[in-house]
This record gives sequence, C-alpha cells and structure tokens, in this order.
Amino acid sequence: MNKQGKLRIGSSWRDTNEHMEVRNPANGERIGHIAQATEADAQAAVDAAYQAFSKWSALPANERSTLLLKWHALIAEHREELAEIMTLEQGKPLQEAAGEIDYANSFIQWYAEEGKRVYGETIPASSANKRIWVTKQPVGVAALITPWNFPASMITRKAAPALAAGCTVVIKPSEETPFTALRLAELAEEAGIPAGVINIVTGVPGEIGGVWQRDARVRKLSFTGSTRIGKELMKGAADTMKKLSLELGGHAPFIVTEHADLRKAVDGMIASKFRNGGQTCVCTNRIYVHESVADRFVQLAADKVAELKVGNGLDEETDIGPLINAAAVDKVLAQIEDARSKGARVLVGGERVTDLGNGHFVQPTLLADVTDDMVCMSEETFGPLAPVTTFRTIDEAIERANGSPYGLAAYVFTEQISEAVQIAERLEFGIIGLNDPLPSTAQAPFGGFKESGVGREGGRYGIEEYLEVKYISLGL
Ligand SMILES: NC(=O)C1=CN([C@@H]2O[C@H](COP(=O)(O)OP(=O)(O)OC[C@H]3O[C@@H](n4cnc5c(N)ncnc54)[C@H](O)[C@@H]3O)[C@@H](O)[C@H]2O)C=CC1
Ligand SMILES: O=C(O)[C@H](O)CS(=O)(=O)O
Repeated sequence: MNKQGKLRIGSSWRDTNEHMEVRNPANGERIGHIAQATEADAQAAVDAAYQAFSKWSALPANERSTLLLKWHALIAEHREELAEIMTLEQGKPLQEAAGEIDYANSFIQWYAEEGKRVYGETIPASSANKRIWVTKQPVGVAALITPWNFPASMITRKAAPALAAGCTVVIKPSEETPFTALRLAELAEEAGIPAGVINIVTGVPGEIGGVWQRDARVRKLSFTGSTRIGKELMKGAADTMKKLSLELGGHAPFIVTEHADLRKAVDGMIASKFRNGGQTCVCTNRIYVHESVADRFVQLAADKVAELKVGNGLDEETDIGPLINAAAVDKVLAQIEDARSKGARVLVGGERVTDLGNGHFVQPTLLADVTDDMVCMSEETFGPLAPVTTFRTIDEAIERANGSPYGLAAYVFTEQISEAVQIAERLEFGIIGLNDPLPSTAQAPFGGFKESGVGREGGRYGIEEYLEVKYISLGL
C-alpha cells in the first residue's frame, strides 16, 4: 500500500512540500506518507472552521443530525475497509479494529440524537417585572487532538458531540495513525457535511498545537493522550482561556476479593488487561487478589495468558498485535526487568518476540509475588503485562488502589453486592467496572479523577463540553 495523506482544509485536500512516513508496527513496512503541515496550514484550518461556524451552528439541530446519520451510514458501509486501514497503521487485530469502528460509529449515532435535546430552562424570577431564561449555544471552533491507540473512536468521541452541538472542528490525529482519521473525513465529505466543518491537519504536533493554542478563535481544546502532554496543553490553553476536555493517562487497579467468582475474574482480567495489547488508558495495570484465593487465581490466569497468540493483526488467529513502536516495547521490557530484579516471579512470557520479523512484539506476561515498589505498580505500562500482588483486608486494597496520581478506571470482582457497592463508593476513580471489565460505551460518561484528566466524554455529559450556558434576564 502506498497511501498519500493530504490535509483537509475547508473544501480542499491540500498536499505539502514536506511529508512524514507512516509505518506498519507489525513489520516496519512503509504504509505511505502524510502531509507535514506548515504553521500557515494550521492557521488556514482555523480560518476554514471559523468561516464555516456561523452557517453550521445556525442549522436546526435535526438538520445537523441528518448529516451525522448519513456519515454514520457511510462508516458502517465501509466498516471492513476502515478496520483494515486501522490494523495496518496501529496493529490491533482486525476483529478488534472492526469492533472499534462500531464503537466509534456509536458516538455519531448517539450524538446525532443528543444534539436535538440541548435544552435550556426558565427560572422563576424574584420580582414580577423580570423573566429568567437559560439557553445553551455552541462554544465555536474546537481543536481536537487524538492519540494512536484508538484512531477512529477518539476522533468521533470528540467530533460527534462537537458537530451535534453546532461547533466546527480542526483535528490533529496522531502522526502514527493518521489514515483512519483521513478516511473518516473523506466519508464525512461524501455524507454532505459542509466544507470547513471538519478540517484535518497532520504534521509536527507541537507546531500545529502551538498555532491552535495561540489562536483566540479556537474556543475549545479536547485532547486525549498522555498526562504529560495534557498538562502542557492545559497551561497553553490558559492564555486564551479555552474550554478544556482532557482524557489522559490511567493506572487501573483490578481488585479480586475472597468472594469473587475466580473464573469470571480471570476472564475479566484478560479482557481488560490485554485489549489492544494493553494499550488503552483504562487497561488493568495492577492486580490485587485476596491472599486466600491468590494461588488459584494465578493458576487460572497463567493458563489463559499462555493461550494468547501474538502476531500480525491481519492474521485472524492473532490475539495480541504489535505495540505501536520500539520505545513502547522497551518500556514494557524495562518494567518486567525491574520487577524481576525486585523479586517478582515471571509465570508466563517476559520476553521480546524475536521470530516475527521487524515488528514491535512483546510476549503477554504474567507476574506473581509483585510488590508496590516495582515500577509497573505505579507507572502506566501501556503493554501486555499483568502484575499480580495480594492483599489481606478490603481497607488495605482500597488504600493501595487509591494510592496513585491517576484516577481513570478501576475494577472490582466480587459476588457480594454489599461489598461491591462499599468498595466502588470508596475508590477514587471516574470509571468503576463491577464484575465488568469493559465499561466503555457511548451513553456513559468517560473520564477520570486527579491526573487522569478534566471533563467527560460520552452520554449527555459529552455534549455539554461543547456548549456555553447563557443566562438572559428580561426586565418588563
Ligand atoms: N484517558 C484516555 O482516554 C486516554 C489516554 N491516553 C494516554 O496517552 C498515552 C498514549 O498515547 P500517545 O498518543 O502516546 O500520547 P501523546 O500524549 O504522546 O500523544 C497524543 C496526541 O497528542 C499529540 N501531541 C504530542 N505532543 C503534542 C504537543 N506538544 N502539542 C500538540 N499535540 C501534541 C500527538 O501527536 C498525539 O496526536 C498514554 O499515556 C495513555 O494512557 C491514550 C488514549 C486515551
Ligand atoms: O483511548 C483509550 O484508551 C480509550 O478511551 C479506551 S476505551 O474508550 O476504548 O475504553
């Protein structure tokens, strides 16, 4: 494949003098190249979005909804093509990629409807000669910056509510996985979404982000990615007081109490830990098992982890694809080595995969006898590493789980409802999976406490991020 990505600015697909290569993480082969935008290109994208805003925001919500549903239909029609593009550039198994296309599309469907329910309110005034109205209106041009791990759903989880609210957008996808976003933009154009409503700019992140940060016409910044970059963007947004949505890093605890159904808990851990090769911000990162059931849990888990097949995502037998790049592999191997040097037992895996050509592969790994001083118990792994430690009391498990600067997702497996509720209420995390390893869904609020971010995406909360509240007081 030799894809050539161009910039989507206004009604044009614009090439540039400079280009950036995109490679397949499964074999290192060149997939193609993308345009490397200049600062003028990044500025032109804001110009186009700003110019399109007045007309797009003035459309009745049901007309925006109709156009979003046409986009939804085209994405569904091109599901397999989009999934293959995603697997080639990101590496996840084809079936997971297709599942992500469905997940991405569910946000478009949800917000096509939600946009028609942006309600205001009237409030009883404190004097007879006044009336109080509250209305909501779109914030304006929104800048959306997205990561490589979910190349489709991180675009639509932002763009769908933004467009439904009446905003126009400038999008910078990850330079590692740009082709999924560019194909989505082509389908949006085919659906009849007007030029300038969706603009896509690829290139050097800091240069593009810098232009958008400095431009006061950009009223909203929605970012998904690392906490480090999120903090930088938060500081930069202050100069023009942009509204912010930050979906940042996570370090999810997975608690298995003595009352858990262990087979259910092991299956849940496998699903939460190894989805996308462990490269999700809500993946289980540390596993706390009550000491009375730990040996049995570890035995069952070892059998399941050993069955996971590593390979090219295009191979239908593959469970675990490549990590996104060589640095990601080095980070996981370093965490394994650190744990091993501090006394952890490697029950399964633990090594780089060397018989799969030039891909970035790590064996799915299960560690036992893990202690809290090991790096994997405090730093986000973003790879197929499952460290298991034990606890004696629920209070201890909750204290250790909460002892993190992150607060995105946490999981609890127990068959005792009262125990489940008490633990869930005490955990300091924005998303809690109770016997559920995969809570993410379009209708529910996704987001974290503490350094995992600001704001929520999904559900009725997600569209509020793209609206301003206006209070009108009428004197009679
Ligand atoms: N909370 C959430 O929903 C998610 C959080 N993440 C976190 O992100 C990390 C992995 O994703 P990455 O893509 O490596 O994160 P990253 O933060 O390096 O990059 C994310 C996006 O930001 C862009 N970017 C990087 N530096 C920038 C700058 N100075 N100005 C403007 N844009 C810039 C990148 O090009 C990419 O498009 C992990 O820490 C993971 O936990 C990733 C996905 C979802
Ligand atoms: O970027 C991510 O890791 C996603 O937000 C995780 S999910 O929404 O697919 O669960």
